[in-house]
Amino acid sequence: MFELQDIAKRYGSVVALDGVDLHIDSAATTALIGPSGAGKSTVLRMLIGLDWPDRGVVRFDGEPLRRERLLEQRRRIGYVIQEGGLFPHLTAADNVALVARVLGWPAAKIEERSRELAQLCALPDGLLQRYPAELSGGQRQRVGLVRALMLDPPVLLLDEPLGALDPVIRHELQAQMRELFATLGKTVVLVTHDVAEAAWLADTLVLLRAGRIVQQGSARELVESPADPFVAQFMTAQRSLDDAL
Ligand SMILES: Nc1ncnc2c1ncn2[C@@H]1O[C@H](COP(=O)(O)OP(=O)(O)OP(=O)(O)O)[C@@H](O)[C@H]1O
Repeated sequence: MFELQDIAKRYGSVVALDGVDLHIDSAATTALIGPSGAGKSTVLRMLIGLDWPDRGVVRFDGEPLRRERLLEQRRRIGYVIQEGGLFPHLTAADNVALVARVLGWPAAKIEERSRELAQLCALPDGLLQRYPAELSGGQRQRVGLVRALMLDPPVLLLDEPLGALDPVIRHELQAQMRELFATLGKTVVLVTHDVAEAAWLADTLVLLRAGRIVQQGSARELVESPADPFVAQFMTAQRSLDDAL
């Protein structure tokens, strides 16, 4: 679905990406993991043309991303940032409906699709009438997901979709998301800091460090055959409750 070829990106003197080659399969979930500042969000932003590489090519569905075709290409991609990235002055329902209205969908169709997706994302009835400030972080996150799914894009890009949520909600949403991804058969690319979450949600993990891909493979491959000591350390760096007991 996406092909990144020799991508390099600098911000001033900071090298964000340094020769990234990446192939992202369709109808599968890929998680970008790595330390802070490794370039994960930069990769995600490049997939949707929110950032452009200094060098290299990003291909989406076989076609290079092009500024002049970006709007059309973006309609096929749902993008969710942390906490949903909702407009605070619009109700959740209006946030969800925004793009469909711009595209001239009839109100009845918008309402029906919103209801169907809210159900799919386990958002209780009535919540869509609230403003983002009246929702919990987990609910905002799900509204963001509903909004991203509205046009039924084949691709979903999720930047830290479950960051900053309490562990119970996070656990619940991880389960819901995994089921959702499996049901919908979409190409999903997500960024997370949580290795266990990446392993739970994704078929393929891509581990970045200092703007380069260190290893790509299943969680099992990264744990059992780490490409170097950094991979081994990163994959096992998180404490489990067992360590403390
Ligand atoms: N707009 C920007 N201006 C300047 N530097 C930037 C900008 N965006 C990213 N960077 C820098 O590029 C590098 C990669 O950033 P990026 O956000 O992709 O990392 P990340 O792996 O997603 O980090 P985190 O896990 O902390 O979110 C970092 O050093 C960051 O400070």
